[in-house]
Amino acid sequence: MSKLRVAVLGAQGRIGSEAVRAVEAAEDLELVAGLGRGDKLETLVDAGAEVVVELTNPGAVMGNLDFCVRHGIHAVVGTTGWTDERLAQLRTSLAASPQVGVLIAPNFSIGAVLTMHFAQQAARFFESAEVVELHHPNKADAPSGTAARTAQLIAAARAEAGCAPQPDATTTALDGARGADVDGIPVHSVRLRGLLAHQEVLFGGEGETLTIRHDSLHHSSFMPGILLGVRRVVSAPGLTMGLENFLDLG
Ligand SMILES: NC(=O)c1ccc[n+]([C@@H]2O[C@H](COP(=O)([O-])OP(=O)(O)OC[C@H]3O[C@@H](n4cnc5c(N)ncnc54)[C@H](O)[C@@H]3O)[C@@H](O)[C@H]2O)c1
Ligand SMILES: O=C(O)C1=N[C@H](C(=O)O)CCC1
Repeated sequence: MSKLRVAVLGAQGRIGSEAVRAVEAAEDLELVAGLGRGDKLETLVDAGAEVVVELTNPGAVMGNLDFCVRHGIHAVVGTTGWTDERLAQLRTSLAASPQVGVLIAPNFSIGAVLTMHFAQQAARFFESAEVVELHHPNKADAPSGTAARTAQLIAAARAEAGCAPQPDATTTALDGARGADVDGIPVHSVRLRGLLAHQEVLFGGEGETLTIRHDSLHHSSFMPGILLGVRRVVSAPGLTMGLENFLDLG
């Protein structure tokens, strides 16, 4: 059986370099290119890449994806910083190349995907919900893509269940003291040396709290999700939002 031809963008980065090793070690995949800042995207075409793993930064991802989609190359995207406008732009370019699949995964680690799933399930049972994400200080964006997605899922689950807006009697606060507001959910970002990627989802109700916590302790935690995404995206045309779509979560 022929191997799936994979390229990594951001190949010298923290997660990209780990992804290069993971693809090289997978028997059914062949690493055909590993590109960094300043490398020509045409290399992807010359190398015959079928799937690109995009792990660069929010400033580069849109141009890279536009190139991939126009050239019929599927993409697995870990880069964060997604907005509704960016998603709309990507959907437009995908509409012109309907055979291409793009997976955007705010988090590739199975534990983080489960955290989001559990948070979505818990949301309607608790009056209060807040998200605290904690990352290494080299991270470019805040809040994390995972925290933003978690808050959106909680808000959507609450809206679907007809839950009342969450209580908050704060009338005076220092800027930022109550965190960023993502769809009505406060999201707090910590940047600390020694950390990698961590998240707590805090729920509060009558006389009880529930905390769901996840810790990525090494970049290896993201690799099974990246490899799963690579293998599945080739048969999933259009935009897939979240790795959970490729997992049987019930
Ligand atoms: N989804 C996930 O599970 C997950 C996990 C970890 C990191 N991330 C995200 O992945 C991205 C990268 O994170 P990181 O910690 O590895 O950052 P990093 O800064 O270590 O690596 C990014 C790399 O991309 C390179 N780069 C920049 N522009 C480029 C371009 N146009 N083409 C090719 N390469 C380019 C940089 O030179 C750098 O080597 C961030 O957005 C981060 O939030 C996602
Ligand atoms: O290290 C990072 O940067 C990470 N980014 C993702 C996010 O923003 O959620 C996933 C976790 C690691």
